[in-house]
Amino acid sequence: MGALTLKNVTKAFGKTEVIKGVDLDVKDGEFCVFVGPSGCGKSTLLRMIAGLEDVTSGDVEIDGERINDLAPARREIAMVFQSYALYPHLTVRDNMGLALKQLGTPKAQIVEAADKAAAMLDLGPLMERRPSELSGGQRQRVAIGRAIVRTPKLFLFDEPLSNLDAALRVATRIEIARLHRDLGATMIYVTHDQVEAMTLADKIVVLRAGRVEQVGRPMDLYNDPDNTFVAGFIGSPQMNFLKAGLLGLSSDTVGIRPEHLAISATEGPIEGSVSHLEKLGGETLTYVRTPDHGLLTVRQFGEHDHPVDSTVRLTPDQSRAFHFDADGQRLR
Ligand SMILES: Nc1ncnc2c1ncn2[C@@H]1O[C@H](COP(=O)(O)OP(=O)(O)OP(=O)(O)O)[C@@H](O)[C@H]1O
Repeated sequence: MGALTLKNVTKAFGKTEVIKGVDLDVKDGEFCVFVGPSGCGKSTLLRMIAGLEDVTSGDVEIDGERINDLAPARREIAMVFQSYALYPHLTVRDNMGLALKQLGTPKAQIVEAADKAAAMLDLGPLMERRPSELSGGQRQRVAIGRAIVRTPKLFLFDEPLSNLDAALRVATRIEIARLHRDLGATMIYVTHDQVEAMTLADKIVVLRAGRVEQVGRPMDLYNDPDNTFVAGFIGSPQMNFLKAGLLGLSSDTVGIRPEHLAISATEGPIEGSVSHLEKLGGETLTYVRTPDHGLLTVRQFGEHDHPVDSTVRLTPDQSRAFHFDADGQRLR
């Protein structure tokens, strides 16, 4: 079991409150991702769950038990850091087994647990090496293996893929998703990468300046955002925000995703000029500068040519538009 509940949790550093009352329920076995811009409090919240930061007020509960005052080592939580945090003088095997050794677990049991985790992560051939003899991706797999060996109630990940190159990030992301399926464990994962959030999460928590903006399943946040912040944060490239009044609409702001903006040389209510074109192979992104709505992004499937500086016209798909009031709240 590993259900997590946060009840009106706050955190102040001196007089500065950086977590401003967070309520959250993470079910046993759920993969929950904290996303938000730099400085919104993702890591602080994770560190409070781990016990690495004190909670200023509110309750942190695991399986209904308040753990605010429980030492980190007694929380049955394993954390995987961006920086791996492996012991350089220990072999992979000893790094993975260390926590169990410190608990006085019999040696044969430690070997068995480490071998099992190594098999899950394809680390078998590397068990006798030291961290300096491993690539970054292999080191991160060892750090994940070390977490698995402890069979914790909660796995906490703090931007674990940030130090990896693009291809390895994708491979390790898929690995973590598979591990979650195989282990059925509760995982809390911090990232500022919304693609990681969309692909890994059962539940995404969007944070902004120490508050929760919205909690939901990835596609629910994508299809049904509560406000312009969530609408702009979830989805890449970002949603376009247009001035509703200039389109003859009564809301304040109209949100249109790049794939719901049609582009043509001659037809459409919005005029602009092509400022930049990105051909990504499978899709084309065209950035159009408009006098009324600023820079808008158009996404088209396949390869398209819109010469830079040429005049184009855009048509929003009204059936896919999101409407927001002057405070950025969604009008439904
Ligand atoms: N030890 C500390 N003392 C004072 N302020 C802190 C401390 N740790 C974090 N903060 C502040 O708390 C806020 C939240 O920081 P936190 O590291 O949780 O953000 P984050 O969302 O994880 O950001 P990033 O994505 O950049 O890692 C920031 O404004 C930060 O400056």
